[in-house]
Amino acid sequence: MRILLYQIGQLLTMDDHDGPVRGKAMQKLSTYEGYAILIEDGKVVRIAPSDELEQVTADEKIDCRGKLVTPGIVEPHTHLVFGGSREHEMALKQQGVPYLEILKQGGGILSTVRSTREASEKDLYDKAMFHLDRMAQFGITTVEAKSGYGMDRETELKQLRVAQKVNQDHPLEVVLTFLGAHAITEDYRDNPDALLDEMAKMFPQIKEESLAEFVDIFTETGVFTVEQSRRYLNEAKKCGFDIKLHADEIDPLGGTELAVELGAVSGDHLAVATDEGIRKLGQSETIGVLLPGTIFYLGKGDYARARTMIEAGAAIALSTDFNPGSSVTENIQLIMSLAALKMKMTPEEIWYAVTTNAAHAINRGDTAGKIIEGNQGDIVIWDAPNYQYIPYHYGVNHVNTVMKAGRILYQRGGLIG
Ligand SMILES: N=CN[C@@H](CCC(=O)O)C(=O)O
Ligand SMILES: [Zn+2]
Repeated sequence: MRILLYQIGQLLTMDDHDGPVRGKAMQKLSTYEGYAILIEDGKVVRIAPSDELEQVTADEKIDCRGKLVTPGIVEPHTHLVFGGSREHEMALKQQGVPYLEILKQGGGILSTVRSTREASEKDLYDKAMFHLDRMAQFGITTVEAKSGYGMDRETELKQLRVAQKVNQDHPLEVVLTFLGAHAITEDYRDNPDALLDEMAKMFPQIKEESLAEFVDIFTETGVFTVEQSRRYLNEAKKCGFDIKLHADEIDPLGGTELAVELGAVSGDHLAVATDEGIRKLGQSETIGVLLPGTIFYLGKGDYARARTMIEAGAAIALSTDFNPGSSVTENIQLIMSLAALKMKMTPEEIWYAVTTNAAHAINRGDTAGKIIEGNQGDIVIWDAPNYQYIPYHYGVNHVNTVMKAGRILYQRGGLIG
C-alpha cells in the first residue's frame, strides 16, 4: 500500500537532533515547503521536493496544499486506565478545597481507586480504547499509560493487563508504567512503608510479564516522602526498570532533585521545582515533563517555570496528564496553547516538547516523534498553514488526518447535511 502526501504547505520532520533537545537548541527547528512524503507498507520511504515524487504511482495521493504536516504527537504521561469519574468533585474544587485536602478526606485518587477496584477488566478496556480513539483524533499516535488506581496487587495487575491489551489491540502504541505508589490507601494510612513494600514485591512479576517499562511514584506531601521515594525507586532500578517521578507538583519537597539524583528518565509536573532543582535538571539527562493542564484545572497559580528550565539547559516535554481528577482532557493542542500563554514557551519549543522530547521521555526517541525515511509513518495533516498556528488558535481540534504506521486512522468529517 503506497500513500503519497504531496505539495505539503509546511512540513516539520523534527529530525534535526538524535537525542533529546535541550536549552537554547529547542528554539530552532527546520521547516520544508512544497515537499512530499511517500509511505509504502506503513513506512516512510521518501521525503523530497514534491515535483520529484508527484509522478510516482500510489494507491492514494493526498493533496496537502496549504496544510501543515508533522510527526504524530507523543503523549508521555497519562493515567489512561481507570474506573468511574469525579465530576462530583468539581463543586469542591470550585469552593477552593485543595487537591491534597480532597485526597486526605478519602476523595481524589482514592475515589478512583474504589471505582477501579470495582470495575471489570472489560469496563476498563472499553473505556481505555475510547479515550485512545479520542487522543488519536487530537493528533496523538504514541501514549504512555500508568496504573495507580489500585494500590493492591489484584487491581494494579488488572490495570496493567488492560494497558497491555489495549497496546496490542489499538492502533496507537501504548507504553506502560507501574504507578502502584500513587496514594496511601486507608489500610496503609499508618504504615505507608508497608504499602511500598507490597508494591515492590510486584516488581519481579511485572518485569517477567512485561507489564511495565517504567516505575513511577507520587512524591508529595501526604503521599510519599523523598526518602521513601528514593528507597522504592532504587529497588525498582535494581529490578531493571527505568524510573519516573510525579515531583514538585503541589509542595516543593525536592522531587526534581531526587529525579536527577536517581537518573530518572523524566521528572513530571515540576510546577514548584526549586531554583536548585531547576539548576540540577538543566545539567542532567532527566527530561522535565510539564503538565500545565493540571495547574489550569486545579485553579492553581504556579505553572512550571519552563522559561527558567530551558534557560538552565533542560530538555522539556509536555503532556495532558489525562486523568479523571486533576486534568480531565485528551486535548494536547490545548496544552500547547497553555504552554505558550501561561509558560511563555515559543512555538519551536512547544513542538520539540510534544514530539522529540516527549518521545525520549518514554524511551521512544528513535522510533516516534519524527518523520524520517525508514521509520513508520506516524503523521498528522493539520488544517493549519504553519506550526505556529496550533498553539495560537486555542481550544479547537486542528487535525485534518491522522496516520499511524502509514494507516489513516482518522479524517476530519465535514458537516453532515
Ligand atoms: N498527582 C498525582 N497523580 C495525577 C492525578 C491523579 C488523579 O487525581 O486521579 C497527576 O499526575 O495529576
Ligand atoms: Zn500524573
